[in-house]
Amino acid sequence: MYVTAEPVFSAEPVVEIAHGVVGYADRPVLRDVSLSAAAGEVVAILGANGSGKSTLIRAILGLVPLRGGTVRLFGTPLKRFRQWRRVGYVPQRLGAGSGVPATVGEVVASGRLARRGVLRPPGAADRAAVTAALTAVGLAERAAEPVATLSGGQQQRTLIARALAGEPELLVLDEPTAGVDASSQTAFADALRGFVDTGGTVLLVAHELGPLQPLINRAVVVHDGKIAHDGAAPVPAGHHAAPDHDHVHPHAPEEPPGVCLT
Ligand SMILES: Nc1ncnc2c1ncn2[C@@H]1O[C@H](COP(=O)(O)OP(=O)(O)OP(=O)(O)O)[C@@H](O)[C@H]1O
Repeated sequence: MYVTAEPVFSAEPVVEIAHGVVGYADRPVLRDVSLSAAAGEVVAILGANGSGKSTLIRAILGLVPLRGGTVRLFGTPLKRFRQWRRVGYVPQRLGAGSGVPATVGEVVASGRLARRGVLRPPGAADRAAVTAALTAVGLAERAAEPVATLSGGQQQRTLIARALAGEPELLVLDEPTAGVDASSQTAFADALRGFVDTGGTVLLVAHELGPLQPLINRAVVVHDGKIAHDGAAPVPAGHHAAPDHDHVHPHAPEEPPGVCLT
């Protein structure tokens, strides 16, 4: 039923949705979706606008109810899952700076709350995790600045740092690089690489993979309420013809075939 990219991953899925059915009002969006991701996998969720990519990850996180099927996180049925500190989520277009007079450092530090609890003051481990997360996204120098003064891409990186600061095992990202400048995309790809190198699992919705392409070891395409493809990541047109293409695919030893998304 599933296609896993590499056989070395541990047997128990980090994320598993089986025969998921989701809709809004009387409108079905996902009709029968099954997907699982093992520890260490970086899964890109692709598909046309409105195909249900965001709905899929929101259903996996319990943010929209399932009308049918089941979801498990780290082997536990969603209804009984309480270990949310193991999950970092960056929603689409949150707008970190909108009306919030917080500094970059404060926003990132808020990512520790689920881990340390609201009433306990931050300790050395909290401060170290915040610094590491800021460094990972290339914003260590900007910690004292109000988020509102940052570019959209830098604000997006702030949100990703906030998720990383919680030291999650699973990162769920909804279009993390949409509308983000090239340097922020590269900084984000570097941060994600660091996360994956320490064994993290990533589920991300994307339109364009861009600098993330080498990190992706599996792509899932949502089409017509179902999973239309589950396997190798698509290769951008002309990619292999580029003079600087060196045929190194760190997580995908076999050359993946191209995939038509629409
Ligand atoms: N809260 C909601 N209430 C009603 N309809 C919704 C809601 N959220 C999404 N939809 C609809 O469900 C469908 C799937 O939306 P979804 O955001 O999951 O798609 P997507 O693939 O992530 O799209 P995009 O690439 O444009 O972000 C769309 O037709 C959308 O209009």
